[in-house]
Amino acid sequence: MTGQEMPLLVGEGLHKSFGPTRALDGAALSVRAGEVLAIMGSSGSGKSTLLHCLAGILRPDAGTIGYGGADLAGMDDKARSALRRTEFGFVFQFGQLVPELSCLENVALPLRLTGTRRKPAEAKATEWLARLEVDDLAKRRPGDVSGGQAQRVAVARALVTGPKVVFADEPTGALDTLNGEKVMQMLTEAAREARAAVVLVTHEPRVAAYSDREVVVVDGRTIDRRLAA
Ligand SMILES: Nc1ncnc2c1ncn2[C@@H]1O[C@H](COP(=O)(O)OP(=O)(O)OP(=O)(O)O)[C@@H](O)[C@H]1O
Repeated sequence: MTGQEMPLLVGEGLHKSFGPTRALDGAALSVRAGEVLAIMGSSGSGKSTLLHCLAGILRPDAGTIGYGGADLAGMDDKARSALRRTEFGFVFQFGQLVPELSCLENVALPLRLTGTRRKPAEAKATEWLARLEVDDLAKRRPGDVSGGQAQRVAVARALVTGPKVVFADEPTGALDTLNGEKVMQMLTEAAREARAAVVLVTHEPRVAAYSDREVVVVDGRTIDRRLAA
């Protein structure tokens, strides 16, 4: 098996309820190293809950999440958050940049949180801002840039630590079509170059078209796109 084919993250038998609402009901999903995987499905089907479980943000009620020989589902909060900082990157729909920090400081932040000193962290952040073609925004605050520019800064921030997996939940949900396409193009290109896998939640086929593979979530269960068609 090549690195591209090997499963990197494997969720099996995932269940998660919020009170009486069954959000996940036996979902299973595997992500291979370097692949771009789209999670699709209608509103309320359980897509975000699945992404949050796989990323170690939420703990499933039952099931396993294998990553690097460990079970994320069995780890305590501290261990899961350490893993998130070092191995994963995140892009959400909006609001994830720290408003008080400049765009450069925002991108440098994940490195600072893992102990990198300010100068090298900011040098690396500058490289990533340039890679996403937003280096001219380095000194501006997130509130002073457009939605599309802010998402490119967010993509730079997600990739700056060299994560193995980038989790993106509706990353273009707040953007117009043109800006959405640009962000998707840049996210998938940069992730492929960095050999990071991308787990992307979207309900838009146009966005899912950037993926290598699609799975559909229906009532908390996952169905391979080819079988759902
Ligand atoms: N924190 C929560 N508290 C209570 N119910 C929740 C919570 N998070 C999700 N749910 C419920 O779980 C179900 C699945 O939600 P989830 O957000 O995973 O769906 P989704 O497919 O991502 O939806 P959308 O496309 O609308 O974002 C929904 O019925 C939702 O209302």
